[in-house]
Amino acid sequence: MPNFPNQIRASSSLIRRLRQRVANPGVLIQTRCFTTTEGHRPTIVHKRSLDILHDPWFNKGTAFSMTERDRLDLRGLLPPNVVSSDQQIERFMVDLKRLEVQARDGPSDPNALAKWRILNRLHDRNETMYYKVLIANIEEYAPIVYTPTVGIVCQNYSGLFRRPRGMYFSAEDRGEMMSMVYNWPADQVDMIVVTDGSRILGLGDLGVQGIGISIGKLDLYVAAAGINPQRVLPVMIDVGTNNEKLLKDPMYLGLQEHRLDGDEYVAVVDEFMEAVFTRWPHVIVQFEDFQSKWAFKLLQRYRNTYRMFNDDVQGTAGVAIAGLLGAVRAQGRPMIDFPKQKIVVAGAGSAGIGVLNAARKTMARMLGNNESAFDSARSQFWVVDAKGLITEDREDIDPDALPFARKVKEVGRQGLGEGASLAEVVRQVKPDVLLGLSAVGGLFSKEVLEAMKCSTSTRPAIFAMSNPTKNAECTPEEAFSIVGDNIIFASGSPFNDVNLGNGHIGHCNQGNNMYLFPGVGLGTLLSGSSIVSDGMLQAAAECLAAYMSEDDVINGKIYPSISSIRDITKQVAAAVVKEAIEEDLAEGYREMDARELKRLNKEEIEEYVQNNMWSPEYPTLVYKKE
Ligand SMILES: NC(=O)c1ccc[n+]([C@@H]2O[C@H](COP(=O)([O-])OP(=O)(O)OC[C@H]3O[C@@H](n4cnc5c(N)ncnc54)[C@H](O)[C@@H]3O)[C@@H](O)[C@H]2O)c1
Ligand SMILES: O=C(O)C[C@H](O)C(=O)O
Ligand SMILES: [Mg+2]
Repeated sequence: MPNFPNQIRASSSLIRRLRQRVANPGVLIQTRCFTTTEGHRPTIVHKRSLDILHDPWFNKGTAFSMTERDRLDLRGLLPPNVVSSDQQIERFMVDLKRLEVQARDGPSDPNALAKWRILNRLHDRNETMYYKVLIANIEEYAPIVYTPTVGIVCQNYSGLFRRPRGMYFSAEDRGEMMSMVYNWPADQVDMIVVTDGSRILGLGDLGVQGIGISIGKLDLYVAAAGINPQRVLPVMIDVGTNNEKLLKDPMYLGLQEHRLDGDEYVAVVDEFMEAVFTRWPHVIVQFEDFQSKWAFKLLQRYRNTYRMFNDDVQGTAGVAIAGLLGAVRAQGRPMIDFPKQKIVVAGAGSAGIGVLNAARKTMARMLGNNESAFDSARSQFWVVDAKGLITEDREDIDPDALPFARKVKEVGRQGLGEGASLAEVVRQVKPDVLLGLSAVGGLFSKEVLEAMKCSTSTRPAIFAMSNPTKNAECTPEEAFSIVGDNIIFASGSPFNDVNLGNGHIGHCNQGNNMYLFPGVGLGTLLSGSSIVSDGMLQAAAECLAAYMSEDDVINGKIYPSISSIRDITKQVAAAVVKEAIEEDLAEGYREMDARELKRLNKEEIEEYVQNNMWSPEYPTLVYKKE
């Protein structure tokens, strides 16, 4: 709340009238302390930037005009679409009415959104308290601030929008980004999560509404990795949307034009990267939920020059590798048997291809780490996308999928051909693992799961990794009831364990990149490495794989419980720091310089990480004049 001058604090009716005046600057107010003036005199404010947005007296939210946004250093702190106050009220009312409908007969968990609103309001009021609540109840509230509820939040963003959080760089800001980045009030930013909203979870193109995913990921950076909340920055790059519904929606807050493409698109992202690294040279940028077409290209473009990584490609790969190795151990076999696993992957997008590349490299390393090992490892994978089994016969094959296209002759011997259906592939291959990153809810149908019953594995593994909940390829109930009690099951979104009867529980693991990205970011930050190397990502995955005990994996638990995410993240970060030191990439962080880092042993690295994790405790505040 603003500090009211004394004479104003005395009179609540005056405050009411003043509020009216802020809402309608043209309306005259008669007071003892404010003399009557002509209608269009401007209101003098002594603040700018976020201070205005956080001040209920002066805030107009999305109704600030572009000239006002420039005058008050607000550019980038609001979604790009300027709306009228009538439109603002209409948007608010639509949302209010929707809440009533949802409370009656709404989505599967109507309480989830209500809980999100309450937590979000706390986040806006008091960050320390918000993170204290989140960390203490992470198992209960991660599904609210993160997957799956964050998906509903993004879908309903126009209605839920109250206070902005983060920055928006739009196609309209070309040429301005280098200066507008200074509108952000923090002099130090450690972590940025950026999205262009083109593929939010499995929900498709949500345009500017995708900012929710950057916010949700950064909540985990604070809660799990202990990154200081004052040093995180959620970012939305708004280059338009190809979602026809949003293009026509009068409530939509983003640019209502089709997405930029080609060089124009790259120029916007280039300008953004240059701007943020100019102001914060040591920041780490996590790319999130970019459509696969751009996910790979941007990763290749920036990964050797900037401290950045793509969570969907690289984070998911590490989590999947850890789970796949866990599934081998759960069969009672050593991890080194991994290269013998037959793996069917449904989905060849940014996540699927990321997993395939990493799994192939892991197998190759186990087989001798040479070219022939790398070549032979590819025969362990069958990849099915929207057009069916991918073979070398596929026309216009995506270059990223090409290394996994099966030879026609070879699959012909298995009775399969180009475009064979998933059920057919599973029936013929009898895989050890069926892994879904397709974004198609229910893709592992009864027919597909029936086919999995013929798996040659002693303990088949089913990974239904697509998000959010409705997009999961199958539920754990379906998997356990059709394929059998003995399977290993993991899903991207959280599900409850399954009661198998006779006192037995079918364990539902959450195979989500949340177990990796916070540690990768924290480890990169504390090592001071100027890039995120393959070795650092591999070290993170191996650390997660080793986290589970032999007893756990035999009992079907291949991923830890989210209640221990802070501890896992600490260990993953320590593994990343250690690898960066070994690769001679570590340049140090603050008073810990490169030479001192090199002297640390494993335990000391863990301690160093632990000591640099922020905890939600109130600091003592002291007032000092500027
Ligand atoms: N669990 C996790 O940690 C995690 C991480 C990243 C992504 N994901 C999820 O994975 C999903 C895919 O993400 P992406 O970035 O790869 O998306 P994407 O759009 O790039 O790729 C989707 C792929 O699925 C294929 N597909 C579509 N219909 C299919 C069908 N009927 N059968 C087989 N394949 C089909 C498409 O052809 C495409 O190759 C999303 O739901 C996302 O939420 C989960
Ligand atoms: O956001 C998640 O829950 C995981 C992943 O990054 C996804 O895109 O689905
Ligand atoms: Mg993602």
